[in-house]
Amino acid sequence: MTTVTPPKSLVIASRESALAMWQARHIQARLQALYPQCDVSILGMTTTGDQILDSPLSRIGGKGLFVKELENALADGRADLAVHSMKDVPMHLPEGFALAATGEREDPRDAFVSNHYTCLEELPAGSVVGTSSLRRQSQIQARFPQLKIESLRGNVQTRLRKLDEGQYAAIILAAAGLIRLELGDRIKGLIDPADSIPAVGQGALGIEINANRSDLIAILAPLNHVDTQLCVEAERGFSRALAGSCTVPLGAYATKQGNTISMQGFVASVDGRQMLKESVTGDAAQAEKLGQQLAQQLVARGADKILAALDGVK
Ligand SMILES: NCc1[nH]cc(CCC(=O)O)c1CC(=O)O
Repeated sequence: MTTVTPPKSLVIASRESALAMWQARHIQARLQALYPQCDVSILGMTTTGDQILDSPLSRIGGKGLFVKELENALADGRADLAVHSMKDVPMHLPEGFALAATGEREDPRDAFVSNHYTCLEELPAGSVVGTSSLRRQSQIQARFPQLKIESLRGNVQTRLRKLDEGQYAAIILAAAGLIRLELGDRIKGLIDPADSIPAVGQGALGIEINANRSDLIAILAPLNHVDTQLCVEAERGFSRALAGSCTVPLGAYATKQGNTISMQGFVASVDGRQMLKESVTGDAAQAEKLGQQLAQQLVARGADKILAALDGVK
């Protein structure tokens, strides 16, 4: 057994939304249990992504907005680690930062939430569905062109409030966030991942550090969930190969059985009229390559043209 000596204290940088704080407290509790002598605290911060709530994320620059302030805290030593939803972590970390661990995945599926209906199939033509994710929008429109998609931003509680105020017939949220916040009773149905392929990294936690803090790697290693890490690596390999972010309608979902990863991925136009899906199976030790292979299969069918055409419509 190797003995790891933690520092006297560890500071976790986190966004202040209820979900982010749940995730930070979860990691705090795990570290505190592993290292009872170490004082583990949380530094809450508001990010640009939390402040600009009136524009779709695809217009204001995407995921980096949720992590940049936390990275500043890592860079100037106010914090030792930052806890993120992997879904919000950009495909390329800025120079000087590294992912130290990937936390175990919660349910990766999208959830259907409504006060009047139990599933998308039940919604009358013209019903308004709230989501700001182009990934969700394109997949819903491909299956239900008669539904209307309207923008829905804000943290999980804000989105539920907007549903309850009656602006939407239904909204789509990640099941993971609702379950973690003990709001699982709001879920009317979980959408089959084959029908709503989840976002890359959905449901997984990421722990980011300053790349020069190699002292933290062994300390944080017990928080890494290897199966989740490999699946998320495969998904991120896919997204990177397509230069993806949350500003384009794409998704990928990997699962691991033994040493084999199976994954499916898609690229679509925003209206869902063009929808390309592919799947791949292979060696989990080659996770990132598997994601690239899946991307190549889609490019061979014209995914690059769909993505190029998007620049005009966003
Ligand atoms: N984009 C915001 C965001 N980032 C992570 C989650 C949910 C939890 C997760 O995927 O880990 C959410 C909310 C949502 O999509 O409903």
